[in-house]
Amino acid sequence: MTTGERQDKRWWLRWLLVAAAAALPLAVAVPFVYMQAGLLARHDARGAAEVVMRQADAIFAEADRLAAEMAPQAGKSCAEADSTLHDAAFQPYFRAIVLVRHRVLYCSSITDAFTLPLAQLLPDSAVPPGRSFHFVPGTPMVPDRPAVMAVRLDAAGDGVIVTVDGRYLRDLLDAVGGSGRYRIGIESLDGRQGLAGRRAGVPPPGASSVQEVVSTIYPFRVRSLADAALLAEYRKRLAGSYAPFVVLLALLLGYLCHHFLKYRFSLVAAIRRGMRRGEFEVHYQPVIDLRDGSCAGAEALMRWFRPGLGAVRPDLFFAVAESSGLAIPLTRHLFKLVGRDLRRCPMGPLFRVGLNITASHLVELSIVDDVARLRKVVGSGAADFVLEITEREPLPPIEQVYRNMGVLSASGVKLAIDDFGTGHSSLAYLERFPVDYLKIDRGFVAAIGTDAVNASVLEMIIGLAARLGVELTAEGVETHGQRDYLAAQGVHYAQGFLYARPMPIEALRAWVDELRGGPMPAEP
Ligand SMILES: Nc1nc2c(ncn2[C@@H]2O[C@H](COP(=O)(O)O[C@H]3[C@@H](O)[C@H](n4cnc5c(=O)[nH]c(N)nc54)O[C@@H]3COP(=O)(O)O)[C@@H](O)[C@H]2O)c(=O)[nH]1
Repeated sequence: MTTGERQDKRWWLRWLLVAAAAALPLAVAVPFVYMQAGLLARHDARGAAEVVMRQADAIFAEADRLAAEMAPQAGKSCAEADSTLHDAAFQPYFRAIVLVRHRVLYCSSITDAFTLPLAQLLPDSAVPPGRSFHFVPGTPMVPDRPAVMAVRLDAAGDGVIVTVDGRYLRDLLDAVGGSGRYRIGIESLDGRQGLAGRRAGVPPPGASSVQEVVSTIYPFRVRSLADAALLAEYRKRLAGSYAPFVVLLALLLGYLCHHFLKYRFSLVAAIRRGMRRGEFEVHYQPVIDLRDGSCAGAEALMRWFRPGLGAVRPDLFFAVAESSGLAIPLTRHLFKLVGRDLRRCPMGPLFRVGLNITASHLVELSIVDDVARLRKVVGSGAADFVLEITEREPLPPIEQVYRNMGVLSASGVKLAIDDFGTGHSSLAYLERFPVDYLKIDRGFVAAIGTDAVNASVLEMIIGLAARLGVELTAEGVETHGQRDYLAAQGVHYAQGFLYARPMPIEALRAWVDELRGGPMPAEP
């Protein structure tokens, strides 16, 4: 860590930002892993439900087929139907085939003749004439083993019941449920009867993670729910496969952030050092009175020459200064340098020197003292001052700002809005704050002679200033055509490369003297 950085009280902020950047991939990865694990688990649970449904459909179809095949036996005596029933029941899945007469069970492939009202097995209301399918917890012969029944009854209550052993389905549910990976079950469409694996019941409906598959042929549905253990397994697996990328990304982001901040923080430290070591200078760009071609003043523009690195662009170092709380110290440094320049090279009491200040400075009571100190340093006859407020930062309409503006105006300092028209609050500024000048941004000046929208905005700004009685300075005037247009429109002042580039104070002094004694420079 350099001395400058150590001096920077906000080093902890830098490390906090580095940590935040490094933590970012983790912050994104964790919810992503959770989401993806949920999706995979749901997808698997649905797949499991579909497998069960296909198998159940096949068993139901087989039972239905057998019931249709045995239906002609209904009404026959048990002795007559006995051998057919026995033969038919010797097929996979089936437990028994029972004949029904007038809604009474009277002959079974297992027990031969017996009597049991159908209502004792299934409620009457659940067994309409025609085909129906039922899940039962047990049958009279095997009361503790669930079964599925395919029933065929005619209107008189004669028919056949084919009983499928519930174990097949239960085994299937257990096998697909994969040692507790899913809670899976099958139930009738009315939800009254159902069959689940041995470990848990049919998952309840409603929850978004519960997958439901409805048979398109038979009146049942399968519901499945991925177990928490399966979710945890997926999370672990995904986390394991993403971990190397997340760690790499975290390192990369942390490194990049560290580098960027190091550059920024070292730039902040370098600005401070530069002020101490006298690396800053001020150059002045003349402002011309378009009415008579005289030099009405100049804009003071900071220049930073870093030893070994050369000139640093002011928009770059001012952006860093503004975002790191250095704008006011840097502006004070500007005032100091301008004071020193004007003491060395007084420009005259009517010569207006424009000083760029930030909104954050105008909010501070100290601006009044800072300007007063500058004026005291240069003395009354060296120059006059215009404070140029940019729209880069919003200027809050608070009491302190009005008070500062009032005190500064009363002391003879002029106020200008810089780069007028580029911010989003230009008109609001005009309404709220008493200013003497508007500086038209060079983007609008460049549009002169074109049919770009900016050309119309320029006309509007000129009209507005005329109505409000505010003087205008056009920035970035580069051609005679722009100058002539602006002069014809009644714009009062202009600055730009047409007249001169920013220059040191001695060069300005010489430039002004030459202008006063001779003609305007020709177009470059
Ligand atoms: N708060 C402060 N801001 C400052 C200070 N010094 C400079 N700045 C801001 O930095 C930005 C870039 O400034 P700079 O590189 O100095 O450029 C100025 C002129 O050189 C340039 N200019 C002038 N005439 C022309 C022209 O005809 N064509 C053209 N392409 N460029 C021209 O414009 C810049 C002046 O702009 P403005 O301030 O809007 O009048 C700039 O935003 C400065 O404000 C400082 O001390 N304090």
